[in-house]
Amino acid sequence: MAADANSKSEALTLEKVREALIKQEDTIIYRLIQRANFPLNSPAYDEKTFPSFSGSLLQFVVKETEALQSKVGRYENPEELPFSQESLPPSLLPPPENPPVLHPAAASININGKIWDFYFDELLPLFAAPGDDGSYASTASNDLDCLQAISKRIHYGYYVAEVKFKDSPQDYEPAIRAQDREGLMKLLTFVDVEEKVKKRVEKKAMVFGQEVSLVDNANTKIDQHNVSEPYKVDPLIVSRLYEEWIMPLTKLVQVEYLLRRLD
Ligand SMILES: C=C(O[C@@H]1C=C(C(=O)O)C=C[C@H]1O)C(=O)O
Repeated sequence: MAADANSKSEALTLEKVREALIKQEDTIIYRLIQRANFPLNSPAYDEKTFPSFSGSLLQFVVKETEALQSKVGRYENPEELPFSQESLPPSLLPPPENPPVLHPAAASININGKIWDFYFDELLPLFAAPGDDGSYASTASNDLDCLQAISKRIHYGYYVAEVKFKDSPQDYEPAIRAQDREGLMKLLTFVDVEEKVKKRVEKKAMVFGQEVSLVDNANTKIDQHNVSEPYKVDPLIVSRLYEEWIMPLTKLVQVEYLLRRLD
């Protein structure tokens, strides 16, 4: 869990950070499945549909939910970043006792704007069916759940970068001093790990997204390319989400963090 990673500096290893990322895959996929229970429901995103809110219903849900979460300390975790543009109330809890693991530069890296844009502009239309069933409140809170899980996964790149740096500062320091983005990107990229991630999330989407039947052989042959495939979210969209957005943006967070690591 995030708070654990941030509290046990000595125990932070690449293996543990990767284990945390693997657990987060489950959360992301389940949240996509939840959102896919509803059609697109575009009035939730329209600033004019509900004059009682100053923006869209979605923006209202995001702002109010995050305000509550902020009061109970959610954003004290470095990898939890709010989406609301407005300032949020402070945490009512005492500050965390553990010494921070991350370089303070982490606090200046926030790519939630990019995450918001790809989620609504590109990803959502791929997995939410067209249509409107009027369930705008559920739709908006499911969107926020998806955004938060994806954002946490991507900003977990802080820990990945920190642990990679600590494991071999001699490799990273010259590229950091030269502010060499490309060099850093090469150093922190593991193509074999990325291939495994893509295959694993596709498989998880097949397993988690099946209709469970009590009748034997009811959904025996599962063919991912079959038109009438039974998955709740297309597994190929999940692997594409990782390939096109989650992994490149996690690496962007890592590069941005490393560029500032010696400041
Ligand atoms: C996260 C890591 O860094 C990079 C990004 C990956 C990802 O986002 O899953 C996977 C492999 C690396 O290319 C890692 O090494 O585990």
